[in-house]
Amino acid sequence: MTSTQPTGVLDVSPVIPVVVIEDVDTAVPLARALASGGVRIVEVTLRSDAALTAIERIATELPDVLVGAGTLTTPAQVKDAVGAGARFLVSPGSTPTLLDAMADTGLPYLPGVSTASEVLAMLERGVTEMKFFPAEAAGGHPFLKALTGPLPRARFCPTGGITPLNAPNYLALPTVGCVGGSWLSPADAVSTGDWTCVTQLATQAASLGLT
Ligand SMILES: O=C(O)C(=O)C[C@H](O)[C@H](O)COP(=O)(O)O
Repeated sequence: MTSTQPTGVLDVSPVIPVVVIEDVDTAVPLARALASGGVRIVEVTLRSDAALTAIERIATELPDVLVGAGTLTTPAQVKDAVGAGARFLVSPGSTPTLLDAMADTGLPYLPGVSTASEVLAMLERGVTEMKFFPAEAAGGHPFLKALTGPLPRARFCPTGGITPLNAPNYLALPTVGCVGGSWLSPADAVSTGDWTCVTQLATQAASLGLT
């Protein structure tokens, strides 16, 4: 089946912060701190009980921040994420069932891929923007670079093992729109409410890829 994927999520910021929210009261201050540093996008992983409420609060209180849901592995989670107000969807891998569920929402979505055949399967469906996961473990930027020649139409958000040090290698590739990573929201800073630290990390991230 062929689907048309709403695109553009890769072009909001050089980095999509991937966050795990344990305490729902940290969600809005965290997203606000990221935005203060120039990063107006955040992927809240559905790995905690607080995730859906966190998405709901960010969507309601910070309309200028593009809030998405990550770690989606089932159609039921896709439905819950949309109900909470997620504006984009991210999955670590891609199955036909999950892809259909994400496509049916009409929202932008980034399905996870880590092989040439998975990228081809996405392109066959009309999906051109994907998450390359787990980026470092699956071959890193040399792997993505090797795909550029045969598969130039696919665009990626590499995620998994990305740091401020290796991010520029990915961002230099023509097929990489942005990278994803958890380093902008250190657990210590979030639990102690050190939003200055988060804003500093976001400011640094927002300038990645600029030359
Ligand atoms: O849960 C998901 O769907 C994920 O996206 C897993 C991510 O790769 C990490 O949450 C971010 O990876 P690190 O930046 O290496 O911490």
